[in-house]
Amino acid sequence: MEVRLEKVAFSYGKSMVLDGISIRLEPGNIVAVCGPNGAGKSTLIKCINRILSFKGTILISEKDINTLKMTQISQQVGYVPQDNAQVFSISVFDMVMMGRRPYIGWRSREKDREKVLEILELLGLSHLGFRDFNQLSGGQQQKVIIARALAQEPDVLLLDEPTSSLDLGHQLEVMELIQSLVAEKNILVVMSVHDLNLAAWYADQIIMLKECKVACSGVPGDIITPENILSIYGVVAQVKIEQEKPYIIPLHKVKTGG
Ligand SMILES: Nc1ncnc2c1ncn2[C@@H]1O[C@H](COP(=O)(O)OP(=O)(O)OP(=O)(O)O)[C@@H](O)[C@H]1O
Repeated sequence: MEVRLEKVAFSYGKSMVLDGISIRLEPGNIVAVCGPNGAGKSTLIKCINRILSFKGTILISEKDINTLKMTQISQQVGYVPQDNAQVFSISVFDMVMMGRRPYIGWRSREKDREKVLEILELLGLSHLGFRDFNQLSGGQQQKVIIARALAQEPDVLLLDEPTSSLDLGHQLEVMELIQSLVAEKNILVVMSVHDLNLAAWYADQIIMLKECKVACSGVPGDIITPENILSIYGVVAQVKIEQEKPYIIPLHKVKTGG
């Protein structure tokens, strides 16, 4: 499903975070949203599934999301938040079952239970099915939340820093899983990410946010350049090409002020 943002703007009170964002995101792509701390990456992601009420228009497959019911949005858009804080006791199985909510009434069907088991297996989480979510490590919790989003069978998957609490091995495992889902099901993945090398390696499109606007957007080879890294992050970096993908070696931060 294609997602299109037209002149999207958002402010927290008087503080403008997004200003006139117009971008087109195509199905079958992994789109990385990058930019400095506070640039508005999480805010942009929260607008796409209407957690936040924005100005402007967001179209999912040509439908204005402001005209859709929340259940309709949940059947199309899965969301993995940055913070997985949980207060009540819940098993991993039930947590992933929550992803089936847009499809079920007050009780789950055999089909839903099978779907949850299939996803737990896919993410290598079956052995944790009966464990309390709150007692898992940060990385395990992150995988469970990704499993919950996949249980929604979304056409658009929004991931807010999906690999931030994962070790190197689990980062690769999750990113490869996401890559294979995109290829198999032609879904659109939009993820905010700080690691530019990870973005360059896995993303088809990188959107750089800075000062409420899209600073630049395009394929990694066009976006990950020393000039862009300097102007967006204030960092002098070398960019090398490895297996046709750019990777950056940050050298030093440019000193600001007197
Ligand atoms: N609930 C909130 N109330 C007020 N301001 C907020 C709120 N959430 C975020 N902000 C502010 O909005 C701006 C954008 O925040 P956002 O979390 O979208 O940025 P980000 O690019 O995801 O940042 P980071 O890379 O640090 O996670 C920041 O200045 C932040 O302080």
